[in-house]
Amino acid sequence: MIIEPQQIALWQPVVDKIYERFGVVCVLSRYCVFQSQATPLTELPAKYFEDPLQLTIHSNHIKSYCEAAIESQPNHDLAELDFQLLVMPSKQIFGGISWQPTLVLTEEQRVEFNHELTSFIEDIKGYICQQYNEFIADETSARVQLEDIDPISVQSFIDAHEEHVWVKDLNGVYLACNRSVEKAWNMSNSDIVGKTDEQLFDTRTAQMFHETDQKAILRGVRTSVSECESFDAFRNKVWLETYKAPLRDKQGQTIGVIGVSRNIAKHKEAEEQLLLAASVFRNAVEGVVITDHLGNITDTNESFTRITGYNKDEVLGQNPRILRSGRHDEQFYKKMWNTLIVQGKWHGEIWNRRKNGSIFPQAITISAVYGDNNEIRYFVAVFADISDQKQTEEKLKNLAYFDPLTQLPNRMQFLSSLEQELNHARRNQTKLAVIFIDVDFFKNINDSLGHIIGDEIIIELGRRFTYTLAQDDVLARLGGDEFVVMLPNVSGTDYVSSTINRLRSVFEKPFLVAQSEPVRLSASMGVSIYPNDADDHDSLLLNADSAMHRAKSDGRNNFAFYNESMTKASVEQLKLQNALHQALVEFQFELHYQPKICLKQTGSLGLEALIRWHHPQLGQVSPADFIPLAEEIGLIWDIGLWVLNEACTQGVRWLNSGFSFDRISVNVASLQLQRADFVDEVMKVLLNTGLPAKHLELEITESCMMNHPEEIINVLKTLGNMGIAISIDDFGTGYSSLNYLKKLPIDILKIDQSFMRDIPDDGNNAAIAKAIIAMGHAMNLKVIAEGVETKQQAEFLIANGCDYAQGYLYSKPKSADDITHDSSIGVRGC
Ligand SMILES: Nc1nc2c(ncn2[C@@H]2O[C@@H]3COP(=O)(O)O[C@H]4[C@@H](O)[C@H](n5cnc6c(=O)[nH]c(N)nc65)O[C@@H]4COP(=O)(O)O[C@H]3[C@H]2O)c(=O)[nH]1
Repeated sequence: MIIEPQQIALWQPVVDKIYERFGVVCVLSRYCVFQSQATPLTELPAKYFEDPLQLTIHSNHIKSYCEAAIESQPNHDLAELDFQLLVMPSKQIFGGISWQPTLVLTEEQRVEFNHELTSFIEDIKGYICQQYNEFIADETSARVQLEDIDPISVQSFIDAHEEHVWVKDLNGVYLACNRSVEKAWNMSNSDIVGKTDEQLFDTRTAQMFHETDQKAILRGVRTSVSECESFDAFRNKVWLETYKAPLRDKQGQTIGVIGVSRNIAKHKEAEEQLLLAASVFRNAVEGVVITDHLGNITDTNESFTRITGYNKDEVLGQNPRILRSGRHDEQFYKKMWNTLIVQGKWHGEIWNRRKNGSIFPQAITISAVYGDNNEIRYFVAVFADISDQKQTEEKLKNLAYFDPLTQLPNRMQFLSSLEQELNHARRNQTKLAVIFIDVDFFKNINDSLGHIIGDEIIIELGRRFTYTLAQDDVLARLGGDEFVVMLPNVSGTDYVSSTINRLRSVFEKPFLVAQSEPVRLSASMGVSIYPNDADDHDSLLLNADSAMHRAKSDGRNNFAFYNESMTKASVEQLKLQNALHQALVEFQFELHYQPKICLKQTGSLGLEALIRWHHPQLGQVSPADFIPLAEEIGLIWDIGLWVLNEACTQGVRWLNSGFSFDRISVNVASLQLQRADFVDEVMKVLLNTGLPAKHLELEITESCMMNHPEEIINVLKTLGNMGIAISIDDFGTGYSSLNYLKKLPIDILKIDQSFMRDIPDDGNNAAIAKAIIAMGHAMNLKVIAEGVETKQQAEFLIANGCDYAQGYLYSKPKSADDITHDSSIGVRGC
């Protein structure tokens, strides 16, 4: 049975009845699928459009079934298939039982629907035939009855309708119209009836009306002729939809045309909403997937394709399960579905797999869409690809827990790992070691070679440490040149020592850096052990740090195991630090002076100013203890200035009192020299005190040259040009670069007192001292030896041509008063 388009209007009541009885939607598939999808669908009553999405989806299904059928059976009679395909049952008819139409290829190679549907269709077929017959019979009897109806009753019948209703004969003369028409056209019934459109309207309108009358008459069926926006009597905007149908006499001859216009504003509004929704769906940046209540995909948007890589056609009818990444277990999905069914909504993050196999995270909201009977009809999932967001989160996490330079764990991450391992150690009563590593003099690398090279070395160091450690050991960078290692589950100190040896061995090979000589480094390491030295992570780290400082003060390139006295030492250090700040304010410092003796003639060359600190409680504190601390805490600049000022003031005092001396030497710390205003400050002091520059000598240590040597050379040159003498203190103990030495405007080399020890018995020291004297002279410098305590040492120095000496043999450092009154100190230049 094939329904022709002309018969659609005729069939309308039949379709309606089928809908009422079976709750099915009859779609004239032959036309909607193979000819024009739109035409037959718009012919259906409005109720079929209540859920147009469903209708569309169904029509898609039909299309794919038909295509499948055609493909599998090219010679199959499509007309036969036609009917089967145009029946789309709604769920209710199966009492909510889920029903999935499937095509079955029978033994006779026929394409059929599954049994359930086939019998259902047979059922409908029978019913439709019966309805059709009844309809034809009803229609015939209705026509007969209509003839008997009083025309006045027909008028009141049409007047009862809000729609505009009018009737014209074949000549276009109005036979009747209802009140709505009168109102809308603002004319009375008598003005209209008996007139033609030409008499009532302008020519263009009349012509248009006439044309549409003809269209309906020619087609012989009810025909939609226009949809237009207009205004009602109250100037409200309305949408009018006009249908025209031929008017037939008893013999079935067309004798005129009936017109009906109705306000479809609501329908338009819905259509508008629908268009809007469709546009949102199409253009959403988020991927959208719609599934039926069974979870079969019925639609997707373009973003879905962009994000997942799947085209719509590839996924239609599939379950979204195809996107699963395997990252979530069944429990996860179970929970998700439970929430979805119970609450109607689920929101969360899911890792899914794209078509190309890559896995990506998505933030997704799935909502259930309910039908009139509160049953779930669809699921709509809206999701966004949050790969970028996840990456940023990961980066932030990385920044929070990992050192960006070496990619090693940072302090935070280390402490958390340490905490975990400590818990483990507590439970299992095992031991754990923390090794604190600090690279010796690393600041000098940064200062002299720059931070980029410094960073390269740190990265390389991290790499080297990593290679030496076992898999379970944890290496972290705490910052700067500080690293820390945790050794979980250590059996004893032997294991720790062997690890330390391995860690130290990484320094055996020099670090090769661009555009510079290979750099040799060493490190100081400190160890603390759980449970012996501390039982919480902070204390373990602190104690390993204290041990490292001990290793450092023991001469660097060393390691030390923590002991309790170290904690005491750090406490002392802290006390000292606080006291040092007070010392300057409370004038607790004093200068002592030690004469420098001329070995070639009798007399003194000058005096070295040495700071003394007498603290009211701590007593006398050695400069060897507090000067390095002052350097560390940044007080050295203020202290240094105080010393310079004091020494120059005393020098002027002596000169004014007739106490002559060649030069007063003042120790200058490396950090002082690095200050840009150092030269200015020295000039200021000389100006303020009035000491002639030729009476001042500045003692700098070799290590000063390690940082920015070129700049230091310039500073020293300026000072030298002012007439100030420069001497190199502790010569031979540090960074001896002859290359720089020869460029320096220095006057004197000072042999470090460590080389004076046991001279002349100590062959090595004697050889070094001799070499320094010879080298100094070769460079046209004077040489002074410090720490001379014995006559033998003095004789050795004289025998080897040393110029000056300083030491207890001649005089201990003394107060200015004592120096002034010590007649043994015959001060004169030599
Ligand atoms: N065993 C022995 N020692 C001798 C002998 N002759 C002198 N000394 C000591 O050796 C140190 C020489 O000073 P330094 O090498 O510049 O070493 C100095 C210097 O580096 C630093 N220092 C002292 N005063 C100042 C200062 O005003 N500024 C700066 N920046 N550093 C200072 O503190 C260090 C220690 O100073 P002091 O304790 O005064 O120690 C002085 C001095 O008292 C001797 O025959 N035998």
